[in-house]
Amino acid sequence: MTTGASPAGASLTEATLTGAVLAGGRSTRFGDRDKAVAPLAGVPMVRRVADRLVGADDPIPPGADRAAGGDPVVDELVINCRPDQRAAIADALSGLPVPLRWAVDEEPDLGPVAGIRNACRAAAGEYVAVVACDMPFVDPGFLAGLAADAAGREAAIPRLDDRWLQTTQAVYRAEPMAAACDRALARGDRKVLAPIEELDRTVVDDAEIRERTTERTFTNVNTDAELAEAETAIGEALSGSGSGSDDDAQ
Ligand SMILES: Nc1nc2c(ncn2[C@@H]2O[C@H](COP(=O)(O)OP(=O)(O)OP(=O)(O)O)[C@@H](O)[C@H]2O)c(=O)[nH]1
Repeated sequence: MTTGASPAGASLTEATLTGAVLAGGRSTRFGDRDKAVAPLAGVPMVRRVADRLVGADDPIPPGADRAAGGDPVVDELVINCRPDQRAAIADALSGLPVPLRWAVDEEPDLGPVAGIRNACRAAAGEYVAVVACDMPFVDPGFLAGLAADAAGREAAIPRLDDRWLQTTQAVYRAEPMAAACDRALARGDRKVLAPIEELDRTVVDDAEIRERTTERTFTNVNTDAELAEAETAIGEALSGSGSGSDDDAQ
């Protein structure tokens, strides 16, 4: 494992970065709906994630953890999902300003390791910025920083509270990560930490995360109650009735 600045001479341009949205889970805590396409304040969750990656305009006002609509941080998007999800997700993502590729799980329910592997295999970019479909407040500027950290290495992974590696909001070098996922799955190991252990990686620690963004970027929506909380936060941000702090939803 390595930490700190990118190795001398290494650089990562936007042209080499694929955005990958993971949506192949079963959303069991969400009831009988697929959270990927569940509307959050009127916008399907997967669309909110995609819009942030591609710099699309967003009616929600910008804040400390949110870049306004602007340059895409990725050149293309890969969507990982099961075959039965594809039509609804494609509908939710129509009209995106970057090319869309599909990484459809041939074998569903193998867990996020398989989803990340399939997304890495489908990616045109050398590096892949992986984001779960249920992280609607992902900060694109933070992802761009992770991509810079990953340059010349095989992964850049944030660790919030110095405990939790945020493996579903991280940047991986596509080829070695896919190969490491293959090996983990062949061993029957479905934990995302398993392939990561094999990579030359940098970990972005809690203090660094908080200098760059807020923990809002990692908020994920697993339940109806969490959806309601996210809707409330968005409503407050839109009406200007939030606290105005970095923790406002954007
Ligand atoms: N391809 C694929 N992705 C998965 C699988 N399980 C989870 N994921 C993805 O991994 C990310 C984190 O998973 P969870 O938050 O647990 O989502 P989930 O499994 O849909 O939700 P629960 O069933 O409520 O745990 C999400 O982006 C999921 O879509 C899987 O079996 N295959």
